[in-house]
Amino acid sequence: MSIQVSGLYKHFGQFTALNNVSIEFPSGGLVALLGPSGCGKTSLLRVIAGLQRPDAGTITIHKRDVSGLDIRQRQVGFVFQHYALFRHMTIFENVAFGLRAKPKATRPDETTIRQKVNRLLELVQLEWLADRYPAQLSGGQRQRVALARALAIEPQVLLLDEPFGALDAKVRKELRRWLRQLHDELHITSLFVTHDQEEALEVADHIVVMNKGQIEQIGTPEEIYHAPKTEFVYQFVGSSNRIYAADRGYTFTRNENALNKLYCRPHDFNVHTEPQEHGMPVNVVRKLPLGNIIRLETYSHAPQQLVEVELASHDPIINLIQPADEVWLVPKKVSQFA
Ligand SMILES: Nc1ncnc2c1ncn2[C@@H]1O[C@H](COP(=O)(O)OP(=O)(O)OP(=O)(O)O)[C@@H](O)[C@H]1O
Repeated sequence: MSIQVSGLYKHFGQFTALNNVSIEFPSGGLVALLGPSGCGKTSLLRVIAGLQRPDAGTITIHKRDVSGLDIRQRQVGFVFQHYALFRHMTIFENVAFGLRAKPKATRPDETTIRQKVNRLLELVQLEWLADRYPAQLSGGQRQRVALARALAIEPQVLLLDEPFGALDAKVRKELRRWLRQLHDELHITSLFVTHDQEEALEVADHIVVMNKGQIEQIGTPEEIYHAPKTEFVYQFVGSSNRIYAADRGYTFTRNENALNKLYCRPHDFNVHTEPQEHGMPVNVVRKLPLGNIIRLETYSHAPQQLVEVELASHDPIINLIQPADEVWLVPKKVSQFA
């Protein structure tokens, strides 16, 4: 079921949260809405869900204009950051809730509800917890129940708002992998909001990068990372250093308006311990071992500006570099934006 939004505007007083957003989300995809805090990700998701009315624009779910419909009629499954499970109901009853709440004419009978809920609990691997209450579950387990509950109504689309935001790093990682697998099994068109670039790159098959209520770029994780179309996308997804082309090689400057502004990723420098004709001299301040990479925090001379450099931890040059040393950086690859 593809989702198409066209000419969406959403204002809060003077503030424009969505500024003429038009986009089509592919059928069966798992798409991440990525962007900094306040860029409008949640607003877009809520407008698609029918939880919020746009000031202008249309929303079509599988060729059906749902703009005037309320959330129930849109058949969307919604999962929030804070698992809003019913505390007084067992896990089984939480998942069954959406089915029991259906109008009588479309409500399944009790046997069908039981079968369906058991199947969903199996899918999220929690059937053994069916009789417990939410308070007796871990955060990750509760979030899986929230997902099973959203899936119970057989949604046309699944919308997830920072679904793993409240969980610790390890559980988040597990659940990401698990969401990807679940999606590969069910193929429900799914959108999830995240401000975590790693999460978007790891889980999504397409990423929509948003900034100030508008869409900056849509693409596969590879396209977003390796072929960013704007300066904003380059800086937001992945680490970057800003450098400037000088007459001879490159240099650093604080001048925001300098011409020939370029960007270089930390792993895209060659590091030399001897002066290089087109190299930039910097001083090493720190050498941080980060597993399979070593990060060098270095500072350019004048003006002083932090430049991050990453080398493979097995690179032999590592042993020749100590804090306070002067080294010369030669960019291997730079990016420039109009
Ligand atoms: N009900 C509201 N009343 C007033 N302003 C709002 C309301 N909801 C959202 N906003 C504003 O609209 C902007 C976009 O909010 P939104 O929640 O869509 O951002 P977001 O990208 O999801 O951010 P975050 O990652 O912090 O959740 C923000 O600046 C926010 O302050």
